[in-house]
Amino acid sequence: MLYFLLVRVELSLGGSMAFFSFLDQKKKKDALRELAKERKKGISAEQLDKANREIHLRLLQSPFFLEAERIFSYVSMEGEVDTRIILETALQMGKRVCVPRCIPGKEHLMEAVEIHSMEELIPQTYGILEPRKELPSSTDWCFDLSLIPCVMADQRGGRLGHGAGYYDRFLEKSRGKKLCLCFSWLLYDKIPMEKTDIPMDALLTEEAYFAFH
Ligand SMILES: Nc1nc2c(c(=O)[nH]1)N(C=O)[C@@H](CNc1ccc(C(=O)N[C@@H](CCC(=O)O)C(=O)O)cc1)CN2
Ligand SMILES: Nc1ncnc2c1ncn2[C@@H]1O[C@H](COP(=O)(O)OP(=O)(O)OP(=O)(O)O)[C@@H](O)[C@H]1O
Repeated sequence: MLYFLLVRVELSLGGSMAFFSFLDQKKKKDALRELAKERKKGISAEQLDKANREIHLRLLQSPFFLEAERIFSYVSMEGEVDTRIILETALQMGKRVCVPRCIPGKEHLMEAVEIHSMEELIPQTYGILEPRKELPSSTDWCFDLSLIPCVMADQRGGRLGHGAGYYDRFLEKSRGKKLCLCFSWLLYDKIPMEKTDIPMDALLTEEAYFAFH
């Protein structure tokens, strides 16, 4: 309840981090996840659809997508930038495409699995599509382009996920350009970053592209 109230005050202050300075990192992150939920409530299906289409257009025309031979991408769940068309286009273009598969257990680890068709994906935890168990995991974790989901992101490479650390652990070992896909209404001034948080190389929204390195 307290954090819900803080989020409301934070909203009315226009997203500055100053109000949160006395809270510890985890609580700040949890409050931002609540803020993201609040912001999503104000978005219509039409706005979501339009923003998704604009992000797809920007990404699919970009040199870093066109030139990438090996792509890693999340398979989107509700509320995230939709990656289905991106994955289908990459497969049609003959690119090598890997998507994540969670390894069962408390370690919160993911592996990259190469797919050749969307039919190779089946719903797993939270309804997220993942490669079937029979498909081998990739031994090569070097990607020309990795598309990373977020709950919120900032314009300095900061990224907030669901708090399980799956992506931070994965990105510690993978290589290549890390591009976060984010709707502009989920941007925040400064996401609190911990030692284990891996910064993004670039950010794409329906309004702009930001490169950080
Ligand atoms: N598309 C996608 N795949 C992904 C992730 C992701 O963020 N996006 N993950 C990145 O970690 C991992 C899955 N982990 C997840 C952890 C929590 C929630 C989630 O929606 N949590 C809800 C609470 C759900 C509940 O209580 O039932 C929430 O945060 O509101 C989703 C994915 C691996 N695959
Ligand atoms: N490489 C790592 N090794 C050990 N612990 C880690 C690592 N990365 C993250 N963690 C831990 O995992 C927990 C969740 O981290 P955090 O809140 O930053 O996740 P997130 O970035 O929101 O989620 P995700 O990475 O799944 O999108 C934290 O307790 C963090 O310390």
